[in-house]
Amino acid sequence: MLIERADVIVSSPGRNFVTLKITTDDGVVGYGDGTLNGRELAVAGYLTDHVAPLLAGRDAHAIEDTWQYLYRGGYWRRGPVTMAAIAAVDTALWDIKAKVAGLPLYQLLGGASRQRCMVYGHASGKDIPELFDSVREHLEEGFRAIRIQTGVPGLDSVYGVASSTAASVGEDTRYDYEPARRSALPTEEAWDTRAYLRHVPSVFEAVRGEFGDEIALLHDAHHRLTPIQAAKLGKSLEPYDLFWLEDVTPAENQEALRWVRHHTTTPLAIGEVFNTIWDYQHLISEQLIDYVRSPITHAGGITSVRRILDYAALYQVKSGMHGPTDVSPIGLAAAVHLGLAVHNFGIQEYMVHSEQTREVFGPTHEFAHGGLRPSEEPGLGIHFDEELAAKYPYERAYLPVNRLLDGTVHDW
Ligand SMILES: O=C(O)[C@@H](O)[C@@H](O)[C@H](O)[C@H](O)CO
Repeated sequence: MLIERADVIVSSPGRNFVTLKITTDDGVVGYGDGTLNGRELAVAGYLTDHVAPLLAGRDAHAIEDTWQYLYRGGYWRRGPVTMAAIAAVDTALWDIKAKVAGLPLYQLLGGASRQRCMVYGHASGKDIPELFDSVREHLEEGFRAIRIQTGVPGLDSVYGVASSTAASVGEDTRYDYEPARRSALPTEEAWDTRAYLRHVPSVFEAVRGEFGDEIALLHDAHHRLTPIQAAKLGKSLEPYDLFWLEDVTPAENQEALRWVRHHTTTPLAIGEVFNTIWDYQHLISEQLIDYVRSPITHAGGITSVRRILDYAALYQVKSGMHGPTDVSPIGLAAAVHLGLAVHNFGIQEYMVHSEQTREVFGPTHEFAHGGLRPSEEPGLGIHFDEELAAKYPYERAYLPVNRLLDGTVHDW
């Protein structure tokens, strides 16, 4: 079975997505996600101009060989654009292989290791009453693990707080945060680390006081702290028993996590901006983290994320794949199949996509009892509606830029 063609579809049903459609010579179609928030057209161009011409005529079943061909064969390695493009190809080929086998993808990855993949949703609020409301809403929907993000007194707009942005995508995602704004230039936000560090522990104290100890709580510091600030935050949150504290320091300096680790027993998660196993090599072998965050969409696809997770399993490090709405329902479906199969699954991030997005992608995975489970249909379980997708052309959008109160550009 040979690959006949590969087509790139950029569409914006609620937000921008990059989808790769691979068609084989006997008419089997597979889909992959290559969405890179705010830099979508770079991946689309990489795929259209440099990858699609290489795929025609290749054996559609030779997934590992195609992965190595695109990774090693390109000479210029790694990086989010390259690895998102490889991910799109890899995911589409797995979709095809599973469809040909007549099996849901997770069966090809070893079969189910659990009944469903526990997910966490995003609760947020500019203040405590609004946050409680959001947590309650998530509990009513059946979430058992919830990420907590709040406004900080004195700051107008804070990462992760839905009400602080005009970019949210619909009533059904009232508390879900979509940071990319459709605009010609990025918006700018102001940040004050000391105000944040003073405020966050009191928020977790309030949430535990109101909702008790059972619910799993998570928090994302979004790469904004120095090692010593991160260590302080981890220590101050210990009484509230977090499931994880995410992205405490900028991801480039991995040594920073050694300092954080030595000061706190709060579990650490990192990696949504990593894209290869090499980014995790020392963090995992030296047991400096507890969860790996790479999504299939940004880290080279199912083939390479599986490799990262198998390596992580040697050190009791678990999966915690990135799953905001900028990972398309294809990327999410792939994550749920892989998460169901691997032994060291930890948790899956789950932001509910907008109605428009769901109509275009037609995902079939099911949310119940606080977790996601793929459908039993062959492949990924995606019904992509190309005609509908064509009605939503790309719209320029950027993630925000962050500045300290004195105007210095800071990590966002
Ligand atoms: O944990 C997360 O989901 C995030 O950090 C994302 O919301 C991230 O900000 C976006 O994916 C950026 O596109």
